[in-house]
Amino acid sequence: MELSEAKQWARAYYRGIDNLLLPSHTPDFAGLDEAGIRHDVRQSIQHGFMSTSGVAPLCSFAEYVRMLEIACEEARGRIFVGAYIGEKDQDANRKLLAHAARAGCSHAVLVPRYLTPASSDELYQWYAELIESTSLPIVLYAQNNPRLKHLHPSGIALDVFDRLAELPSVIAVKLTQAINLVRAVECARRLGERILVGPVHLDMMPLLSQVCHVQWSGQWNAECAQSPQHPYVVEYIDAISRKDLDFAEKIYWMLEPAYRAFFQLQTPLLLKGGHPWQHIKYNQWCVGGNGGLIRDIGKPRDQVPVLTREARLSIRSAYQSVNIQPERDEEEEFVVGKTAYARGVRRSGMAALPLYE
Ligand SMILES: N[C@@H](CC=O)C(=O)O
Repeated sequence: MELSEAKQWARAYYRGIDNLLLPSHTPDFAGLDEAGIRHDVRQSIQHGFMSTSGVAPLCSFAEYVRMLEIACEEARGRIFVGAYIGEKDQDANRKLLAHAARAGCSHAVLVPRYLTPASSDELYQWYAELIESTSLPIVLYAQNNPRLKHLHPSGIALDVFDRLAELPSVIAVKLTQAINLVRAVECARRLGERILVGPVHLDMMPLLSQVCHVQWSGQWNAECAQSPQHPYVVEYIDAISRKDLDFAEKIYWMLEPAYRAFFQLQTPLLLKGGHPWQHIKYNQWCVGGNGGLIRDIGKPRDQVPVLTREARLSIRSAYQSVNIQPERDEEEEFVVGKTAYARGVRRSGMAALPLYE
């Protein structure tokens, strides 16, 4: 099969781990802490990740555009930067795609977060309009989307992805950590020859790699089970892509306790449409990331939980269980963010301590 230029580019270079770039904020939470964001981009490079993807739902539109610009400036071609496109309005999505391309992003992830389409055709149209409007390579997201359950009980409209995979700029599909195994195999079987299949759930990779070639995983908090000194997740996906299952299995059992702890925290939240954002920030900080509290975006606590002392201790012990010594227990540095702390900002100067107890 003749693959498009973008698909060939992806096969050659889109290999490895794509992590999450979360915003860092000023102490009054009114703006972005650019130094903190730059730190996290450099830290993703230290981890050996191939790409870092900006998390949009935690920022305003203007902040998100700026975050992508900062990330691309700091990346300077050393790591790919992905943009997440999922606004309510298609005009806003087109604008965001244009900003992302101008900033120097390598790809965009399209997520119809607000659309309840009457049919598969309407959903296809939503994607097609955006794909036609940009030259950026496109990543699809196979998530358990409650708004699509009338199209398929899994919430993953594979028939639509099947059509989209034919388009030259569609390069990959992310399989959510919470995906049903049968649906994951269907995605691998039906899409895997044309676009790259990127599972987040590490347990599924050995099996899926028997169905199609697996060479990337993203966008997720891969820092939950590795550090720059112990890049287990990076080594695991590398072994999977080389089809060296003996080595992959060996690495898997080295990272498994920490991965399982994160899986057990995150998966029930994903199924409700949430994410443990503050926990992810803490995870990243424990292995050298900037940290700094993210804003409370007003989601119910059973979707975006509070980071408690107990949760912090269990994250620290998850790292210890895989032989990683987490960052010194300096909670104040985590709360304000590493770069702000170095500039003299302290907890007493923060306007609030959202999602933190
Ligand atoms: N959104 C991701 C997880 C991010 O940490 C997923 O669907 O698995």
